[in-house]
Amino acid sequence: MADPRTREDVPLIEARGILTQFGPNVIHENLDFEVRRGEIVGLVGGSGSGKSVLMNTLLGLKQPEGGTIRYFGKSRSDLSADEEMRLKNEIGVLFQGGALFSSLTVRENIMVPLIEHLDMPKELMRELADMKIHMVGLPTESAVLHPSDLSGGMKKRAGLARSLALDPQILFLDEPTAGLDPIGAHAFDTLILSLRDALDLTVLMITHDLDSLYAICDRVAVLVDKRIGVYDDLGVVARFDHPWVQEYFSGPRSRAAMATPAKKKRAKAVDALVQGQATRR
Ligand SMILES: Nc1ncnc2c1ncn2[C@@H]1O[C@H](COP(=O)(O)OP(=O)(O)OP(=O)(O)O)[C@@H](O)[C@H]1O
Repeated sequence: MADPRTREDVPLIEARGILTQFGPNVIHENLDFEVRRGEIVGLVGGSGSGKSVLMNTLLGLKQPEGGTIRYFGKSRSDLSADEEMRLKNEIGVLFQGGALFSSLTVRENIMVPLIEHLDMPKELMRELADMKIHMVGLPTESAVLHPSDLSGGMKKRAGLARSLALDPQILFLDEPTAGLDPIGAHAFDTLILSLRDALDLTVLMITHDLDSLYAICDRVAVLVDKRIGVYDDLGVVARFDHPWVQEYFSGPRSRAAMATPAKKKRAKAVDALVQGQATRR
């Protein structure tokens, strides 16, 4: 039967009743999850809760033992080989550490997916790669550098540039700010936000970084007890009655993350308003 939902109603990624396991070790059971077009979703959960396995399952790198995964409203298992290939090109992935080839320059790294999937002159590929380098805020000169010549933040940006090489609609990020200092992490968050807006991306991000959750995520999904326990905006998620959620969102690091510059600015504006009213009285 045809799906009666409109294009806007259909989640871009939709997983229903997912079961994954390694031998007798069940990782996800009856897990439902979806990501809507254009949103930035943060996926959090304790260590070993199954975030990476879920991402790999959505990516098709691990076959689930049960359930269905739909992209753009169509079940992945119904895709033809051509459609599967086109879908793969619509998904960019930034793995932890960037996963760059150490023997290639930044430009050559970005050209790898272009060479693999597109039939076009090398010169044009070089130009496309350089455009991506510019897009992620790397200096032009970094095109000819090797990963070992880059700082941690630059490596992440180079990895991001490569994941965007084929102009995907969906971006998967695995702990993108891990290992960056707070300034570098904030700059990377800002970059993700502006790329989402400029390129109309849909982003799923595994993260432990509370600052990222507060700064850029539209919704946050929490993986607990083998499924998505709560999935909503942060205000709702942080109040969810589960021991892991409470520990995660009520600790000192969470309180610090909540005191974002935007919130501090708002508090200052309120202070100024109150003081202004007081002096006028
Ligand atoms: N290839 C594999 N073979 C067997 N077990 C695996 C495999 N990959 C993952 N697991 C198990 O699946 C569970 C979930 O692992 P996963 O890496 O998804 O956790 P995570 O939530 O991403 O953790 P972390 O935050 O520490 O990275 C763990 O118990 C892990 O040991």
